Amino acid sequence: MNTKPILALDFPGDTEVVNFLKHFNEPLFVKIGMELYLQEGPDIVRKVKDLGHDIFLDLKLHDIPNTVGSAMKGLAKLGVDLVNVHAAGGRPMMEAALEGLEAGTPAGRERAALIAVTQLTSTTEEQMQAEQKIALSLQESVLHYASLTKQAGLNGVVCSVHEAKAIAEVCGEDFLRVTPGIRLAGGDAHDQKRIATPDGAKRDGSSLIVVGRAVTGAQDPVAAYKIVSELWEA
Ligand SMILES: O=C(O)c1cc(=O)[nH]c(=O)n1[C@@H]1O[C@H](COP(=O)(O)O)[C@@H](O)[C@H]1O
Repeated sequence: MNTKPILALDFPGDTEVVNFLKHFNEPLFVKIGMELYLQEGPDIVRKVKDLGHDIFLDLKLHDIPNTVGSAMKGLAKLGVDLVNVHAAGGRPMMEAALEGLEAGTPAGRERAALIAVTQLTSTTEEQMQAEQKIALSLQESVLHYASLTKQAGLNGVVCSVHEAKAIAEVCGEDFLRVTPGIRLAGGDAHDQKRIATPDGAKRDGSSLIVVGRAVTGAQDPVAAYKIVSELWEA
């Protein structure tokens, strides 16, 4: 799989996306999340794909197994490279997602990698324990969800850099650790709680990093992307 930093296209519509992408003259690995997808629908996926970029479609599906399986079957036809669900939806839901994705992938095309969100990078241990009533440490909860995800046959998880190494030890190096919450040193954390730098992510066992506002909110996004890439690939 492409290992470039995954650039989160968290924009309100396709005009902003096209304006943003035209500054980059190389194929990128980009993420289309719910903000953009819920406005533009599947057309935005086709449009970005036609520009030659790899796509992580981040819709974080979380519903009953039948609904998620059927939704994945439809999404498989879009030809994206990476998709996700919430591990909290449970093992039967994750298995249904995988079955749907396999059933919907057109013959001769590689199926998208499927990963599950463990604990969002905007969640702290205190919040998890108080609101979700999970009586574990955050690291234990993430590791539990990672193991469940592996048992369901998925390709990996979304987690923070802080848990990536432990997941690799438990689930194996080939099990993907996709880590958002990436910031350049001294950058604003915004709503993220478990953050790390691109070089920290590399050192601490991420397989792929997801970067949004550190690049999209920069004065010079192309220069910021270059810095992130160099730190990640060093
Ligand atoms: O699944 C995700 O991509 C995701 C999971 C998670 O735990 N935390 C998280 O921030 N994300 C996404 O990663 C991106 C991070 O954006 P920035 O905080 O702007 O870098 C956003 O598009 C989030 O939706």
